[in-house]
Amino acid sequence: MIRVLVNGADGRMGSQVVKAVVADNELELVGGVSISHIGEDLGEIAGIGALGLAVRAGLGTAVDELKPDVVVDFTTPQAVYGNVKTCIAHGVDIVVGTTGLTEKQREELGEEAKRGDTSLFIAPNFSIGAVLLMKVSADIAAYFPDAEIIELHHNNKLDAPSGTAVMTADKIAAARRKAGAVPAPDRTRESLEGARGASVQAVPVHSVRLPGYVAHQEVLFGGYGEILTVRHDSLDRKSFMPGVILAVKKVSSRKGLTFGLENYL
Ligand SMILES: NC(=O)c1ccc[n+]([C@@H]2O[C@H](COP(=O)([O-])OP(=O)(O)OC[C@H]3O[C@@H](n4cnc5c(N)ncnc54)[C@H](O)[C@@H]3O)[C@@H](O)[C@H]2O)c1
Ligand SMILES: O=C(O)C1=N[C@H](C(=O)O)CCC1
Repeated sequence: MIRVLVNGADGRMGSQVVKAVVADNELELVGGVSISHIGEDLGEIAGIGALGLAVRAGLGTAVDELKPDVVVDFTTPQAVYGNVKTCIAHGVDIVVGTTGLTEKQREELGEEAKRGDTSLFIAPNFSIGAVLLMKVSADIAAYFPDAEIIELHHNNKLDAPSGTAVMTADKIAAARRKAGAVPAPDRTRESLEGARGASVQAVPVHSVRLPGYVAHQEVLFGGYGEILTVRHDSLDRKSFMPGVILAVKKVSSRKGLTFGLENYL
């Protein structure tokens, strides 16, 4: 059995992870940590009835006392860097779904994990459909280097652009370089700053935040008299759970940083 601790256990994602871990007979849920709902029953918060596990405050103490094999982190862009450091310092492997880490922070944490002989897995998107969208986007970019990304998320999302959009833009840029495919120069001059979105590796990214959305992304490729659009929609946070469970089971197989769910598929 793999002993799992969920950090951010009362959140939109964390509470789904609690349910998914409880439902898997190779995993044992040992506890949940949050900054609110302290002392309340973890199962009640996740909507599956009492589990007899109280939500804890403080990741370091919880790790010391509950001795998980793996911590799953779905917290906030502000907290995630410190949470990963805490896990590495305690020698615990960690699966990170929280977005907002910069590339530099990710690399730093990867080095620290390697030095600490721990395993760190980070994925900006755990849904299989989103991983496939990124893969086909990289394939298409070799032939259609002119691309723009529209990502659409719920209005409670704290970061923009989304981690998925940044990863997609990185993959498009790498595919362009490999194929020697150069996008047309953007001659538009903005009369209002931001009108052309944010440029991520020269790929414009447009972030929409509205109630009603969960997590969605379109990648638009422009060609000679044609447009190719790929779109993925996560309509329910359950879409992330098979990927999270897979990562929990695989994370300890490789020390240091692994970035992206495609590494486990
Ligand atoms: N990788 C993916 O597939 C994926 C999918 C969905 C969301 N996300 C990301 O996951 C993160 C969480 O999203 P959400 O919608 O569940 O947010 P949320 O606000 O619903 O949940 C976050 C939870 O973390 C708790 N928290 C905040 N700071 C904490 C800390 N220092 N220690 C412990 N707990 C803390 C909060 O109490 C809250 O309950 C975001 O960064 C989001 O972008 C990633
Ligand atoms: O709900 C969110 O927040 C999500 N964030 C991820 C991102 O930033 O890419 C993707 C899944 C949902």
